[in-house]
Order: sequence, then C-alpha cells, then structure tokens
Amino acid sequence: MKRIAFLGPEGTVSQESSLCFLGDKEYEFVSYPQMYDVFTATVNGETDFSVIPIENAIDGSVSLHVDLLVNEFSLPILAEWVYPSIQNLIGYKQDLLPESTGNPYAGISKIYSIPVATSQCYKFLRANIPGVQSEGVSSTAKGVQIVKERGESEGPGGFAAIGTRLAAKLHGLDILAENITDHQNNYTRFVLVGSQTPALRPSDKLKTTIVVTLPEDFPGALHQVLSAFAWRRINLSKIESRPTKLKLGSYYFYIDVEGSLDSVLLPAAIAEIEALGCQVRALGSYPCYDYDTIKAEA
Ligand SMILES: O=C(O)C(=O)C[C@]1(C(=O)O)C=C[C@@H](O)C=C1
Repeated sequence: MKRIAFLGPEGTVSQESSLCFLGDKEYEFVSYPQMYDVFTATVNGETDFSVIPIENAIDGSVSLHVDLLVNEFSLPILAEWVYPSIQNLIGYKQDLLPESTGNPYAGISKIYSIPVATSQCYKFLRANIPGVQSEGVSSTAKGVQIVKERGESEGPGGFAAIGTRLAAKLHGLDILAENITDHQNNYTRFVLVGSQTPALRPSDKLKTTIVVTLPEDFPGALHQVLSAFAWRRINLSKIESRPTKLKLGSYYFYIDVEGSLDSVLLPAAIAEIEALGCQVRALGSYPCYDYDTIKAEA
C-alpha cells in the first residue's frame, strides 16, 4: 500500500482534501507535524508521496510551501487538485453567550489556528470578535487539538480554534460558527509530489510548472519570455515572482503553463527562453482536477 505524507495532526484541510481526492482504500495516510517534515518523509523514502497546499483563493500562494518546493526539495509535481477550505469556529458551546446579548462570540478572547486559515476568516473575526488574540499554530487541526486539551485540563474558558468539521468531529468539539471564511469560494490548490508515478484517473486538463530565472541586466527579458508563449498561443494560468534568496532584488518566476511537456509547442517555447540566457527548470508536467470532478467521482 502506498503511503502519503500530509500536514497533521488528523483533521487538517490537507487530510480532508486528500481523502476526497485519493480515497482511503489504496493509500495509507501518514501525518507529520510540520510541512518541512511532510516533504522530508518522501525524500527519505518513509512515504511515497507528499501533499502540499500551494495556493489559497483568499490568501494567495502559500509562500513557505512554494519556496520549499522550489529551493529545498527536488520532488516533481505529479498532480494538482482544488478543494474547498471550509473553516469553522470550533470550541465549547458553553462559551457562547445568549443571542439576547447581541454577540454570542463576545466571550471568546483567544483563537488558535494556522495563520493562513485565520487570515481567510478576517472579516468574520473583525465583525464578531474584534480584538480577539490570535495564536498561530502549525495547522488548523493542531489548533483544534489544543482547544480540546485546554478544555479537558481547565474546562471551557473563552478559547476556540478555526478548523475543519472533520477536526471538530474527531475531538468531539462544537461548531460555534459554520463556514466563516471571507467568501464562499475559498478553494485551496494542492499538489502531490514524489518520485514515483501515482495511479490516478485520467484528466484532460494538463499543466506544466516551470521556474524561470532571468539573466541580469537584460532589458525586456520578461517581455520576451512571455512572447515565447504568446505567439505559440500557449496559455499561462499563473505567474508569480519570488525572491531567489541569494540577494535583494533577485527573483525567479514561478509559471504554470497549460499543456504538457510532451506537446510539441511547449518544449519549443522553453528552448526559445533558454536561448535568451534564462535558466528554466520544470517542476512537473501533471494532470489537474477541479473540485466538481473529484466530488462527482468520490
Ligand atoms: O492547516 C491545515 O488544515 C492545512 O491543511 C494547511 C493549510 C495551508 O497551509 O494552506 C491548507 C489549507 C487551508 O486553507 C489552511 C491551511
């Protein structure tokens, strides 16, 4: 049975989305406490694949994870899927004040969650629990676990977590407010990385991710890179600059291209970009799955 590393503990969005996309029958899911460990597990051969959240509709690219993928670990991207990050306020219902007070959440003074999830719920928190103290932890499910453990040792007392329905269920906690993200289209893009070929259903949507570093002092270099795609009518679905971390003002471009490296046009575009003096590294050429397709087949 193939093993898949995900950010734990049990009940994260990563786990929820992987169970939905990959099912739990053919795979054993293994949780790791930090994203660095999630990558390392597959590099070391403890697991076959790792699940990496890469971009969120509200919060944008998860820059730590992009940087780990590009700079630290050379694990190819094998697949991509999109999954709704439905975040809930989770805690003990004894902490809710009566509706007659005008604000049932006023008794909550501290929230635990991973910062990327807390910022997805900015408007809810500002409107309902202004000034709440927010403590960043390693994942949504870690926050839920802390709330459970604090509740068991001290009893309920004004603290809550932001996390999944799955985590609330696993810990027997209450959903104090449901689906509290700033808008309802809060999807997260996940990628599967690893060195083996996973058994996946076919998809007619293929994507290639490349990292391009421009030569220094080359006026119009980015324009020429984009032209190599444009005149071949190759569509880009994402382009983002990230620091190379080597010196201030030095960047690479993370580019998602629609289509496969096996096509005729894409390798030709890459060869043209390399001829300009750019460095090009392919991070993977892989099938993509949207949520409606996954849900229909789950
Ligand atoms: O903490 C989790 O539940 C995770 O799976 C991690 C993660 C992320 O780091 O982007 C994944 C998706 C959610 O939008 C929030 C957090």
